[in-house]
Amino acid sequence: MRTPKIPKPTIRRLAIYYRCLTKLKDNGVDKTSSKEMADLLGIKASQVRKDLSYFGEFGKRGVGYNVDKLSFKLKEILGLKKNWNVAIVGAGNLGSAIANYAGLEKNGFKIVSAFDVDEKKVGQMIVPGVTIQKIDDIEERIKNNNIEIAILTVPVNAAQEVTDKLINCGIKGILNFTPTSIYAPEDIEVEDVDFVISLKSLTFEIASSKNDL
Ligand SMILES: NC(=O)c1ccc[n+]([C@@H]2O[C@H](COP(=O)([O-])OP(=O)(O)OC[C@H]3O[C@@H](n4cnc5c(N)ncnc54)[C@H](O)[C@@H]3O)[C@@H](O)[C@H]2O)c1
Repeated sequence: MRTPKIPKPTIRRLAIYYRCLTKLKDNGVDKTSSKEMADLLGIKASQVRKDLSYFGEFGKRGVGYNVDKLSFKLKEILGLKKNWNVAIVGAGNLGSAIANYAGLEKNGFKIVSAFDVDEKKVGQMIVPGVTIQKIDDIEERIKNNNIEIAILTVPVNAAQEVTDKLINCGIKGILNFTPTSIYAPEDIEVEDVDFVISLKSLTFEIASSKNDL
């Protein structure tokens, strides 16, 4: 259940705060402050306080935050108290690379299925224990394996057609890596990831600092 007025950049930063707190915890730190977290992340302490304030009071003025408690709270807010079953749709270069990223399982995201249209790929293992399935079987498999998240890594021209299939399967969220906007009903969450957009943001920063735009 998400409070609608929370801005997307805040939600992204919450995930970054959670990662930062996990690191502090691993280093045996049990108290922190918005200033310490902000310094570690290269942002302003007021930003940390503002982002956290959407969810109530966490720390005490002058005392700071209990790392364990804040981390637990953020875990809850971010929906990470459970593990998520994830499907890769489009088991090509990117889909396979993502499926094999060890950080997914560490963070509670389990790749349980993969789908492709290419008969040569069907039947091969994408990760140990997960065989690539025919895209035609997607509906049955998504429903039977309690898969709530799909990672979309098909060619751009197949993006919407495959999205429509996912909508019919009752998927709850789509992480869209295709370089296009996909359309889904409001009750299905869509997140776009595109490193070329990030590169363009980087080149903007480089160009504007050089040319003083
Ligand atoms: N977001 C990013 O930062 C980023 C980075 C690299 C690539 N991409 C995009 O990711 C997508 C995949 O790139 P790639 O390099 O892995 O391509 P790829 O060709 O290696 O993989 C695409 C896979 O999708 C399969 N496929 C095609 N149509 C399908 C369908 N209807 N249903 C199911 N599977 C289908 C293909 O058989 C293939 O295995 C592309 O859209 C690409 O533009 C995004």
